[in-house]
Amino acid sequence: MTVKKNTRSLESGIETDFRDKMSYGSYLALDELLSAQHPVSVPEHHDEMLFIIQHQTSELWLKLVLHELRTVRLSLQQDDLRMAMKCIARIKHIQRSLTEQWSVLATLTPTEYAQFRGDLGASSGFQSYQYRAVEFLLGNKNAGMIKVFRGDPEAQELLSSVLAETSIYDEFIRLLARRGFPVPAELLDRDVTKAHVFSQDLVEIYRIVYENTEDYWDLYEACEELVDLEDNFQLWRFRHMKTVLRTIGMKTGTGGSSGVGFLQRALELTFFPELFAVRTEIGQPQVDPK
Ligand code: HEM
Ligand SMILES: N[C@@H](CC(=O)c1ccccc1NC=O)C(=O)O
Repeated sequence: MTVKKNTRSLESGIETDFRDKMSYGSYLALDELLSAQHPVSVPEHHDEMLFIIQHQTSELWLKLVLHELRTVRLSLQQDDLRMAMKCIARIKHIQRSLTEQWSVLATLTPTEYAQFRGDLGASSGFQSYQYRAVEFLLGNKNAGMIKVFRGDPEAQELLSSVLAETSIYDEFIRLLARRGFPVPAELLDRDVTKAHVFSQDLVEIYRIVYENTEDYWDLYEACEELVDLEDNFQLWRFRHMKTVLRTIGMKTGTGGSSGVGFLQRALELTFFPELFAVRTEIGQPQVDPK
């Protein structure tokens, strides 16, 4: 019967009256969410909706990444590596989704974008406070980045507090110290408002972990998860830079930067440098620093 009509009938139990009950739309605040797309081009350019939704979905996912990263940090503080790894696994899936999403925006041709780019004024992803908060939480602190939020006290407050708090890398390093590894004091009581800088002592600690995996399996696994996080973050940056190149070429950015060159330099930033450096040393004889 159903096949013939190609129609599915409503079952008698299906809820239809939501006057006194929570519904899908009310729970998810869909009225608000779906009325938050405001193209500025006049007449409205067909592709501006794509541009807005691509950014809004990215910001929603970044909100979840921040939420998960905060729990990663707390779990590390509590020596709960299993919970930290569970959250990192979720973050990694979100990162893949965010990176894959560039292919949707890549359908925007340079001709189409040029038709409404002028309407975007000085606005730019450079002003994404959630993106900056993620960078800070991962350990790439840069107080100067807060300057662009001069006119947005709430964003400034969020970023100033994340800047003053420990990053997930600070917490991982502290956990290593609690596990008995010889973490130098200057790493444990460093100024957490500054970016983490490379430490050869940490490389030596990772070398012990990576060369004795049976003894340190949970730490070994955690190290590899952090490497995945950084790797995924860099893949997003790379796709952004390549999408920008194909869309605006070598034009300067609306946010005032040189454009592609500026984004390329972001690829040189690193969150967990020692976890990459240790790879050069694994299986090599130890060099006496004296
Ligand atoms: C056609 C699409 C896009 C173009 C042409 C573009 C272009 C640019 C450029 C030129 C910059 C450098 C800052 C400036 O001077 O404006 C920038 C930064 C940035 N954009 Fe985009 N972008 C695009 C899409 C996106 C999307 C979808 C996101 C997702 C949220 C995004 C997030 C960012 C972020 C976070 C930065 C700061 C990066 C950093 O500090 O290294 N962009 N973008
Ligand atoms: N910076 C971009 C403009 C841009 O992409 C953008 C503009 C407003 C809101 C978000 C944006 N996305 C990323 O930078 C450009 O120079 O064309």
